[in-house]
Amino acid sequence: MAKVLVSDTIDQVGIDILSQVAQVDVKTGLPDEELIKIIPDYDALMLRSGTRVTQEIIEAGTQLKIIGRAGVGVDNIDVKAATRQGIIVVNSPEGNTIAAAEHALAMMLSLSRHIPAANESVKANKWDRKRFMGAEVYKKTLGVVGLGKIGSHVANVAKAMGMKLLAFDPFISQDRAEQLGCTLVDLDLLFSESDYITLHVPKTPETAHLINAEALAKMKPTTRIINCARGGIIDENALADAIASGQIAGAALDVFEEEPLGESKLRGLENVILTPHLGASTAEAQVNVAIDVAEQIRDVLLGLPARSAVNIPGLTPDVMEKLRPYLQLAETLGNLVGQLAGGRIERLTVRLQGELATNKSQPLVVASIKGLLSQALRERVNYVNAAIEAQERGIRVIETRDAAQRDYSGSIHLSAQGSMGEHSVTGVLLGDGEIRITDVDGFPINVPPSNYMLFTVHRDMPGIIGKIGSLLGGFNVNIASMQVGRKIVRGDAVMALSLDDPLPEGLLSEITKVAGIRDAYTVKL
Ligand SMILES: NC(=O)c1ccc[n+]([C@@H]2O[C@H](COP(=O)([O-])OP(=O)(O)OC[C@H]3O[C@@H](n4cnc5c(N)ncnc54)[C@H](O)[C@@H]3O)[C@@H](O)[C@H]2O)c1
Ligand SMILES: O=C(O)[C@H](O)COP(=O)(O)O
Repeated sequence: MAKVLVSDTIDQVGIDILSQVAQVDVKTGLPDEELIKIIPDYDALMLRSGTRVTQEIIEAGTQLKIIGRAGVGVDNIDVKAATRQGIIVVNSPEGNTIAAAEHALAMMLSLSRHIPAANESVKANKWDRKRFMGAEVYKKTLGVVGLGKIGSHVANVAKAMGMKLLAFDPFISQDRAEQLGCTLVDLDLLFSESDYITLHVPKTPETAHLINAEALAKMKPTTRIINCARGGIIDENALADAIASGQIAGAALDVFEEEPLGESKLRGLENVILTPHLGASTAEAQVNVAIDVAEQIRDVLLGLPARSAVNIPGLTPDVMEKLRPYLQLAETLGNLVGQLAGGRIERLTVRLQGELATNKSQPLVVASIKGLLSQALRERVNYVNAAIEAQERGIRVIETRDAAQRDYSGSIHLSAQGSMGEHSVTGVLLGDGEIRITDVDGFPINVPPSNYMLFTVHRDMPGIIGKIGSLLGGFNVNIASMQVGRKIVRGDAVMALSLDDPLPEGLLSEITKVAGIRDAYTVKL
């Protein structure tokens, strides 16, 4: 039975789903050394933001097939290391959207009305009404940085509260922003005009310290900043200085450069609200993310695709369902052309023809690479790491798309250039889903792939086919089917044979000695 390690607290509903297919061990708060020691036993790891999944942990996880993040951010997982090792990383892109947006809105209102400080004061037996004079958000300007799922919900609610909305998001269209009632502006304008600034971007090299001393200097003394996105988007020291000096009015932070928050000047400031990364901590969100991620882990352990894999671009279950037969075709052709080319491959050209010539067919390119590398890497290569493995081996992958339909509605043509020359293959699917190889090195044929195959390039002349048949018969190799493809009579031709048995050692060199045979290749598919 598969084994799943759950290394952060997740809702029981997730454990119940995983238990349908695996032994589930919940071990939270493990130090790195302990995790490295036990991870080799596990097929899957499920976590939240509490576990840092380093390259070392991933490399120790020799059985790992999937890492599931019960939440959005995967910045605590070394996704690159997981990808290289062929481990699928999944998350729950929407499960905690509302929870995080509501936390940001709660922070904005709490800041405006001094709710945490007023609460503390009353509990300390005081009745100080003057000290807690607040500000309304109605008719104030809210600057939303990052108009994705969470930013959009915040914008919607803020609009209903009568706020004016500015937004900065270089990847969002004007139309989408307008739909949300936001005016798209540049960052400088958002900084200088906003009364409230709320951050909803991922932490990337571009967003690291997006709010720094320079940015803070552009803001109004009444500006309040809310960060429920990621620590490190704000330079915390610069923020504390700006609040202490009255350059801006305050801040509410749920996330920090270092978590748990260590020594910080922010703790001593009255106009600062701090929460311990609670954005996703609602009962509803935790049920959502636990179900979302546990189901994906269960599916992957059962050999099914994951719906939100962050490191298999484009291969959603919908796409998978539609492309499934073609994925098999691409993989078979990749495997075939890799074996024909032999040696070190330098370049793979993938041409998607007819109905396959769409952007949605990108996974077919990955499947072709997977097939190409399968002889060298066997089960180590998968949809996750195929592209990165090709890149690291110096294989240049060229994709071309040609919407013109030839004899079939869609076909895949691969050509591999390597240290031993260039070879090409084309394949199609028949109406019943059967794969046909329709071209080898430019010679038209029509053969189904089979476990053991022999291809020859020879002169089209009488007697050759008989000689090959006798040679194979002499070694007790049974021929299941045979086809010859030629461009002109008595020119060069290609022969493709499907064999019931593998070619015995030495027979290939015997075949190449037959007069008229230019080249011969054995292939195992
Ligand atoms: N505090 C919490 O507990 C909590 C909970 C959930 C999510 N989050 C965090 O909230 C953030 C947003 O999550 P989401 O689900 O809305 O993600 P999302 O992917 O839907 O939205 C992110 C948006 O940021 C934009 N963006 C990317 N780079 C940008 C840049 N350089 N400048 C401006 N915009 C940029 C993207 O175009 C996108 O629209 C993430 O960092 C996520 O990890 C935190
Ligand atoms: O990215 C996320 O989903 C949030 O940061 C939530 O983190 P958590 O699962 O540790 O609460």
